[in-house]
Amino acid sequence: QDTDGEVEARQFIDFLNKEHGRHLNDGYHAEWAYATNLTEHNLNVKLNKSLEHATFTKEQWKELNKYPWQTYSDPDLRRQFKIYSVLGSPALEFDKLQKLEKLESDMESIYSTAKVSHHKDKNKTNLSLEPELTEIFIKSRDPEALHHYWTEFRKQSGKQVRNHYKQYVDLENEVAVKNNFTDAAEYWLDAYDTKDFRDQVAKLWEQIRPLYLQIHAYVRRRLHDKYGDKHVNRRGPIPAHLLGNMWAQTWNNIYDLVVPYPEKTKPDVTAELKRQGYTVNKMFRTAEEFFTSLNMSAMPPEFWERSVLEKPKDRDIVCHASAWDFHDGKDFRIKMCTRVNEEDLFTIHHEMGHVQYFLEYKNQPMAFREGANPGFHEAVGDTISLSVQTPKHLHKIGLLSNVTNDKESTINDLMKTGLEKIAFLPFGYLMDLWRWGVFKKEISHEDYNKHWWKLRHEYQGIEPPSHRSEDDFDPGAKYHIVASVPYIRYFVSFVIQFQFHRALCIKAGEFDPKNPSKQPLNECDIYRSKEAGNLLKNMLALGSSQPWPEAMEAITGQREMDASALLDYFEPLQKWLEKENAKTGELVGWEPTDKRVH
Ligand SMILES: C=C(C[SeH])C(=O)N1CCC[C@H]1C(=O)O
Ligand SMILES: [Zn+2]
Repeated sequence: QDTDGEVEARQFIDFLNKEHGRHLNDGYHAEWAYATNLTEHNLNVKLNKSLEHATFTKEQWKELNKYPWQTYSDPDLRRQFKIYSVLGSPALEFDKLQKLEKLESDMESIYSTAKVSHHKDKNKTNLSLEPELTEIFIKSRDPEALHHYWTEFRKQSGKQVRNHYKQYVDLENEVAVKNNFTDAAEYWLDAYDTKDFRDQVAKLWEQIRPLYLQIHAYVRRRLHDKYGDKHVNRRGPIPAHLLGNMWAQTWNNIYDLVVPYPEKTKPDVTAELKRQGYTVNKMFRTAEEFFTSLNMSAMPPEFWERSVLEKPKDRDIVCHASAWDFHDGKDFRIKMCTRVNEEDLFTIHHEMGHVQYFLEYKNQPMAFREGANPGFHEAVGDTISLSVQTPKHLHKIGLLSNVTNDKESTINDLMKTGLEKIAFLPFGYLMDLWRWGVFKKEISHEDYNKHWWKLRHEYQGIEPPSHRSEDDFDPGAKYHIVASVPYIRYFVSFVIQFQFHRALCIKAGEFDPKNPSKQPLNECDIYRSKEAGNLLKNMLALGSSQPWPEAMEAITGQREMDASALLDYFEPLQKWLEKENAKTGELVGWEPTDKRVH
């Protein structure tokens, strides 16, 4: 029963939700215009628009503070007030706010437009990260070429933004302090609303680390087989440029070098996509059809009319893939420089997973149109991809001619998935370990790069291909650092997506926890299961209206993050790796690097 004043408070929140939605829609149009056409004009429009909205937000925030909302009896109303009570960056004086947003836009633009020279043909100087360098890291097995592109990209990206970043850190911390947080690390972590969140994450990593050490030791040995002592020290860290990815964050692209049973290798999905003449549109339609098979939503007409799904030839854009909610209940888009390859097929599912979340919570009040926590938002599409990537499913959709279900094939399949999911976890963790340290002034700007490589060595067991210096700024060669996108959300996602997958597989009748060997979890495909789809939809529809343990319970029956789903999934691979590494006498772990960061 309402306390007095609660009725007007509800009217105020309704007004705020409507106005906030209008401003967000307006602001996202300006952001989209800039992200899809990086001109000075579009940047200025975006910055001015954001200043206009900051003015409105600040006025309404002052109004909001007049309401004794902590005393209200309606939990929904209290929760909406709580969310709006954090003013965010408009708490800065507006000249500083403009400076912060200009720094972020400039860093993102420098990253997105970085170009490097060809490693042989010095006349070719216009290779971009996407698609050229990304495809080189997928395909090239030439250490010299990879070293060139690894170093040149960092010279044209990270190195260029080292001073921007120092200023950004101070301003981001000022935003935090003006919002009554001790520093930007605490401000960013507020999104999880969990007091011992960092301890929980540290514990998850400790549980998973033994498995990581095993796959690291095995991959290092196979890279040593391929590249020899000249490039790989079998007891040392793995050189970062040899792992199939510009940031060594996922290793699935070197599967062909490390496949446990080559005689059982399956045909490459990329080759099959190309052989069948898949277009980018057909890749998106394939992903959409998986979701509709679950009784989830098709993409609305605006999605197909307004998304940018391929890199334009006539202008610079931010190629890093992203999904956009224009907060009007109708306009949802993806921006992606898609190529026809296996990796992009899964990224498409990842991005479409974001849009599914947008669609499911579009009738929530504006305050609740977020994920239960940011990790949930990143986990939706990946959870679906765990079904899509199974040989059983790829066969169903005609991307794999035949399926062999024997022990060797299972190990091969688990290795392929492990090269993405297990390899990623230390990177997903250290990205914000570094930033939390920087925001907390535990890492001074004189040590930015030294500390980055200390964490890369300690958690990932990798090293740069050659010496680095403090003139370099290698964290700035990663999108999320220059675009100020928090990253622990991906670590959370890579753990909870296995909890979601297990729950949906049980619901779909594809996995029985009481008899796990009857239907191995890594063969589960929830395709066409409306029961699984409804279970997922009901969780997504909550948006951020409940604390995330409620959403976790709604889908899995548990209330906490739990690494056991991931560890159970990879258990056969872990056993195989332990035996294999013992057989070849691998050092599990790594010795110090001989590469200096001075
Ligand atoms: C695909 C996206 C857009 Se939300 C992304 O940034 N991801 C997805 C996996 C990790 C992270 C990355 O690329 O670093
Ligand atoms: Zn994402």
